[in-house]
Amino acid sequence: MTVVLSAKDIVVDFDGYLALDRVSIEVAKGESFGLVGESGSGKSTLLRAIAGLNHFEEGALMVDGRTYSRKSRDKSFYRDVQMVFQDPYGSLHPRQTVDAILLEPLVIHGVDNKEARIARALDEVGLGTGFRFRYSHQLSGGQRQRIAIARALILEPKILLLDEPTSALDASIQAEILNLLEQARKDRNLTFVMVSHDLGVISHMCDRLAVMKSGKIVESMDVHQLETREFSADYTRQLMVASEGFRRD
Ligand SMILES: Nc1ncnc2c1ncn2[C@@H]1O[C@H](COP(=O)(O)OP(=O)(O)OP(=O)(O)O)[C@@H](O)[C@H]1O
Repeated sequence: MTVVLSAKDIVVDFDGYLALDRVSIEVAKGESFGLVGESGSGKSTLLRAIAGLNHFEEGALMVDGRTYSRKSRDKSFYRDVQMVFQDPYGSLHPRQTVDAILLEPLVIHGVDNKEARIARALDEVGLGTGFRFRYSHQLSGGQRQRIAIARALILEPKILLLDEPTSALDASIQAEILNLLEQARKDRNLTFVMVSHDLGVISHMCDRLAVMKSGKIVESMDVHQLETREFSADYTRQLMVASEGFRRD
């Protein structure tokens, strides 16, 4: 497999609290990798450490052949790695138009063909250019999350870090957003790292997953093993029972 993202022995310490204790993952190009675990187990901290939103004390991060340490990131990193957050209300400025939201990353990275890129991004997320001059406070939660995804895709990244991207949305909208993400991954050969507390979502979206507990990975498996319940840790079994979205046969 061609590894596009490797996080090795990552340690994150918040003032003496060990939030990540030597966590390692390797993700192949084009793969969708899931992170599951109880609340507080460190899933978001791992995504944020990869994204450069958290420092990490120890460990090595490799993205598409480049090595990054602690919080050092170059401009190409911020183009190649994009994050979509859980809360589409908090992640978009309410007084900005959709146009301004999508223009900002293009200006920061000095990208040309701005008009065409904005139009393409809006089409890709199923909204169209009619939404271009609306304010984000005029949009529904699902529409906002589509804009957040368009903003992430507009720089043509290689990796999307998805932190519970649908858990703040109505069940009917969740499936639409997941399908949209899946289509974008196929069309662009994107790589996903996705956090979800819903094992049904992970099973639908991911190829492999890691199970986290207390800042450590306790089990890694492919999605087939999840579906056939071939896991070794009792903790994974408990998570499965607790996950409302997981279909039992
Ligand atoms: N900035 C911070 N300062 C101090 N502690 C933090 C900080 N961010 C996270 N933590 C702590 O680190 C631990 C891991 O948090 P994290 O948000 O990664 O968990 P999670 O698995 O994503 O949980 P959830 O599913 O509830 O989002 C928690 O105990 C949390 O309180």
